[in-house]
Amino acid sequence: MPASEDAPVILSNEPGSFAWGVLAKRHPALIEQVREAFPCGPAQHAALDALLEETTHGVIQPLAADAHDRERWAAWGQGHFGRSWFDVPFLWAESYFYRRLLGAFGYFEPGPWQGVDPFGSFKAAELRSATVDDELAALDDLAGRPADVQGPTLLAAALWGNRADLGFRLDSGGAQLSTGAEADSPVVADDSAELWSLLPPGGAAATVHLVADNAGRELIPDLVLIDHLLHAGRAADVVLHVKPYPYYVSDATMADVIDSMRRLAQARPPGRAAQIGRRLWGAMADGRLAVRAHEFFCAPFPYDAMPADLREEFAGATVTVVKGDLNYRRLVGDRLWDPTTSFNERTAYFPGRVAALRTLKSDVITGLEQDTVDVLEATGQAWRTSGTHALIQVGGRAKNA
Ligand SMILES: O=P(O)(O)OC[C@H]1O[C@](O)(CO)[C@@H](O)[C@@H]1O
Repeated sequence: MPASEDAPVILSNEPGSFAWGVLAKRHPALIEQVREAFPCGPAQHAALDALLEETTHGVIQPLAADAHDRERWAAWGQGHFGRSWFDVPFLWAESYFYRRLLGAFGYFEPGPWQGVDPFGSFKAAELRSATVDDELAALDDLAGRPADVQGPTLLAAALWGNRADLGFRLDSGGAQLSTGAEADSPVVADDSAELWSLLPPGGAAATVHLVADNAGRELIPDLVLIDHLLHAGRAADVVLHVKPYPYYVSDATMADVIDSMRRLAQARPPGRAAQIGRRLWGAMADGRLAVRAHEFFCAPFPYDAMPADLREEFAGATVTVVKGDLNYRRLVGDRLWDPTTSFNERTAYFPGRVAALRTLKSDVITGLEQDTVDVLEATGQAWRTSGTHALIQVGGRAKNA
């Protein structure tokens, strides 16, 4: 695979490929799940039927003439309308699919379904689960441990939370980050020491931006990590970026931030989790924690196309932590890179330091050592896409300045 800008943009038109499977199988299944989760009316069913037919056998249609964002998507989709969904960039097709699914559901139209999250019931079930109770209770054990254990454990929890698998427990594999020395480590790149070095306790007033990914069992450890950074004096301010509308099934919106903060604050029995929830509540009140929902987070483009206002925001950060697989694809570009392609070079356009925390759930990967790639390939496993492996990589502009 080429390492240069010539690396092919990922399309979905190769049967059997990961991207093809998402469009051909995952999206139709998702349409059915939404139908089953809600008492949809005839107009919604008809719109969902039409979307299913269009995405599997038809060509890409523009938004309806009266859609509030028709112009924006007309510009974003130039050259794609009228083509098969499988023949346009995978990143674009997935993003537009979620916009269209919300449209078919009635999310944007004035009426009773306006603002109803089609993925809300999945998110709520996850947040209510007893597993979350157990994981929150595990925070009590962690509270008594030294700071040099707490920080790395909470970072690992935020990392593995991307697999929707909280890792607060000290006895879980997720509590450790490998040094990268073990051949069979599930952590394929670990720049966590560099990340911590950017945020010394009691150091100069650091501002951390965290670009969230999934709600529920990922957002909770993200919020706990944010609390740790503020409480341990590693950050003076944190800006949390979420999606302006439901996206990629479980991506966090402001409503999900509120639900997760309540879940923490109302944890029973009221131990460490509740304390963290109350502290975050306070941090929101005094402005040390702010939430933003820029429209670009639902745009179908890599981050090198970010608008000037977002660029300016990230330029002011000590470090921007970017969570999850989709954000990684957008950060380095959704291309079939050679895995040894330099992560630093791929992120040199970023307006400040950036740290990616991600479990691997798509074909995109950069910044690996050749030895690591050889070991991973020799396993014969789907290490790029199965979510069993993870990475922490630090790059961005200042690194190369
Ligand atoms: O929630 P995450 O970590 O961004 O993962 C989303 C990933 O799921 C998929 O939508 C389908 O697997 C990928 O295309 C995408 O990168």
